[in-house]
Amino acid sequence: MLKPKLGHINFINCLPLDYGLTQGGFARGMDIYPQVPSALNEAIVAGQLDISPVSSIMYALHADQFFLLPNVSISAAGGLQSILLVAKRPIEELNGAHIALTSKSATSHVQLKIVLEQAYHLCPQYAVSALSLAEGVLDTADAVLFIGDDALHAYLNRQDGYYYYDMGAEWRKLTNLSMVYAVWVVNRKFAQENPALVQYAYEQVTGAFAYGLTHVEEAAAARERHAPFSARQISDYLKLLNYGFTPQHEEALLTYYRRAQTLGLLSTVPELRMAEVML
Ligand SMILES: C=C(O[C@@H]1C=C(C(=O)O)C=C[C@H]1O)C(=O)O
Repeated sequence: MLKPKLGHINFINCLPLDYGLTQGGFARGMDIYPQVPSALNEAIVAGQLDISPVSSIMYALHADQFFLLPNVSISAAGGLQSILLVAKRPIEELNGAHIALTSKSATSHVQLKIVLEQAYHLCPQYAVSALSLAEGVLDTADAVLFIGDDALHAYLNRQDGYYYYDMGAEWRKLTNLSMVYAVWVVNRKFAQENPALVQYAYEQVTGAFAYGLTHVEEAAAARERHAPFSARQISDYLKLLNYGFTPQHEEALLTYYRRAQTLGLLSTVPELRMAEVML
């Protein structure tokens, strides 16, 4: 039987889903491909995956190729610790600065550009970089944007002499809205040819989330053994995220797209077209 090829973000932000897939048994009947977001973005655009979480900006850039999976996202109402700008000087002094952007992301690159231009009226120079703090990214850049576990690690181990800016908190200050970082997309061709498999994958993903979110403490305790974070740090972090996709999330996402368009980072604001599944 054909199995849906499902992308999976291998960051702690997806621990509830991960726990549901692995411990709750919801991975059954699917082939799962764990990767960093930018790799998933590329893989589903290339048709190598059928369904995947992607950077939310990717849906807007390729809306004619995808449907959105209803009811799931990775979002935060404000500060979240894992979308983090680390700077050698205060943010107000970053005009013309060299800013390194993590190569694992896409959404946060645009979010940062919006915040720096619209809240701080700055015009820095950006370059994508795969380097970490330990590898000396700040030897050549004035600031660096991290996401996911790298950001969480930098946030939980803040060092004197650097300035730290939680971009979720900055976004909230600017827009008074939540931010939708990732959405789940379905390749349109796959959806048209395999509606029953889309329905199945939707039920497995939402079932896995529901299972994981009722077992967060166990999931955090299990992950503690393989991560440079304590169970408490993990569960405190996960409380800052939410995984729904309500009309409020849709409005926040469209606002993000409109602001990206204003900056010339997006040519059109797409309609949010959902995959047809029974909820
Ligand atoms: C909250 C996060 O959400 C994410 C941010 C993404 C991006 O910036 O492109 C993509 C997927 C998610 O992992 C995070 O990674 O910290």
